[in-house]
Amino acid sequence: MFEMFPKFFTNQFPLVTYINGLIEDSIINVVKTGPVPQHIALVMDGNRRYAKVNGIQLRSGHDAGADALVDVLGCCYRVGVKAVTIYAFSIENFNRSQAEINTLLELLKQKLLYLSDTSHYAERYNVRINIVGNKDMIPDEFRSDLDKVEELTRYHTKRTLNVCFPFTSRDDITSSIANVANRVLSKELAVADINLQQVSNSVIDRTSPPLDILIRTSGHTRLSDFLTWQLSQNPTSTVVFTNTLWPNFKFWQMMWILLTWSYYQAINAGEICIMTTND
Ligand SMILES: CC(C)=CCC/C(C)=C/CC/C(C)=C/COP(=O)(O)OP(=O)(O)O
Repeated sequence: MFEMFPKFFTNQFPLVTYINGLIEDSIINVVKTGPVPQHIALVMDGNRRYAKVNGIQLRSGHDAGADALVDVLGCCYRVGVKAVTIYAFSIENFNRSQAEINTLLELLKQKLLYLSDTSHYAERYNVRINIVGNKDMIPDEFRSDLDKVEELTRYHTKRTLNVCFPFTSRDDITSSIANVANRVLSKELAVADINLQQVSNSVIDRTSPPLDILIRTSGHTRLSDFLTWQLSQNPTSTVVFTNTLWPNFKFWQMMWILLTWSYYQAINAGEICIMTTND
């Protein structure tokens, strides 16, 4: 569903690519006429199942997932989303086999270097890439490349990509509390002054707009310890669970969610809302 022209046609015939581009531009212009979310979070689930269903290597499933991410980021930034936060690597992912961890980390590094390259996303969309999470857990051999990604994009101010790696919300909230405790120890803050705002100021992506939509693909209807603080902070956040496996999640799936969200804003503002979509 939702594939206007199969990849075969868009790869083979330039005219089909051109028409596809025109249709996409028109849909984007339609979406822009309604309210547009300012901040979207993605739990990109289903890469391994995609590999299994399509009879390909696990690594190719993750590759397809990374390609889908590049497409989806383009959609978000084109409609005017200011910040995208992705669950790139959960602390729990360190429990996978060493071979899979290496595959994931290498892919993450390569894709982030690609995105931060000035000739690609960084310049086109003016995106600043922030690596957020428990940086102490990042293996040494990846640190310099990830620092480079942040350095290359630090002067971009229009849009943000927060890459949560390695991350869980409980870990994020725990470090935030430790941060507040250290400020109390150094007498910068009195115990009586500790409040929600002080903790909020230390959790990740505090500079991004409030979280509007969290999307989880592949049919699992749980949050898996992702952005629980941020979801509670915005009473109108929408959580979307879709059955589509992440590598199949592309332009049309994203546009459908954005249009539905626009409609929900009109009828349902004022409470956290859960939406589900099928393939
Ligand atoms: C640039 C950049 C940040 C690239 C990201 C690449 C990417 C898509 C990472 C997500 C990895 C991941 C653990 C996906 C979950 O699917 P799964 O492996 O748990 O699959 P399953 O749900 O079918 O088991």
